[in-house]
Amino acid sequence: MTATDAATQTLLIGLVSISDRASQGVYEDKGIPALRDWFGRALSSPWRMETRLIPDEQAVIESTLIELVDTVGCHLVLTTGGTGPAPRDVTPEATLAVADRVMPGFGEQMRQISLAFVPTAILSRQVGVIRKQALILNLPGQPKAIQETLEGLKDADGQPKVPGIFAAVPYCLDLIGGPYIDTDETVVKAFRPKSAIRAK
Ligand SMILES: Nc1ncnc2c1ncn2[C@@H]1O[C@H](COP(=O)(O)OP(=O)(O)OP(=O)(O)O)[C@@H](O)[C@H]1O
Ligand SMILES: Nc1nc2c(c(=O)[nH]1)N[C@H]1C(S)=C(S)[C@@H](COP(=O)(O)O)O[C@H]1N2
Repeated sequence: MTATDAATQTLLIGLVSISDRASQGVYEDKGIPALRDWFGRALSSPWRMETRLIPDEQAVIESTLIELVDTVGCHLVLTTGGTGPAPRDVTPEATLAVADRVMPGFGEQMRQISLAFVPTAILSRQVGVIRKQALILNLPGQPKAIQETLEGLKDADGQPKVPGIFAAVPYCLDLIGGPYIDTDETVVKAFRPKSAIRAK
């Protein structure tokens, strides 16, 4: 983290797309653009991103996560892809290998949300963990799953039916010493206990 980031409390986000074919150029990577667009809509406080497009290689995933957290100083790292049961899907193993602590609620809630969209959501082994100052979350590889899991389910009037996992991320970052972040409530409403809410 630079001195400027500390002063302005800029949230530093690592976005990691994990796909053999997208990283080889067989198809265009849609993971990073979907994540970048979602954060552009969802965050109303300052943020900056570092992006990586890598193959489904456990050693590469681990070293990328370590670099983003330990060297770049990210507060939040999101991966997309490689969470399923196929032999090449090793994102959860790599994430757990670099974890200090596991946050099981994130994986549980993402599978719960995704089951409302697709019965194969149960096949995702996605995890959430903390490493040092950072929260690391695995999202499925389908680009549309990014919005679905971060934002949750809304009814026909746009009112939240099932909270997306991002509702809990701002307070989690508070608790691990990260920057205080604000969201656009029409996209996702951050939930904090009353005592933790700061005046704008
Ligand atoms: N980065 C990506 N960009 C665009 N589409 C993707 C991306 N990652 C995954 N997908 C789509 O989601 C599907 C399921 O994702 P999954 O991570 O299981 O990929 P995969 O079948 O293991 O192949 P690969 O690792 O080569 O992307 C893929 O078959 C592809 O259609
Ligand atoms: N929200 C959502 N979650 C989803 C999906 C989806 O389309 N939307 N696809 C599922 C499927 S088909 C698989 S195999 C697992 C793992 O996907 P991954 O290997 O691309 O990470 O995520 C699941 N979770």
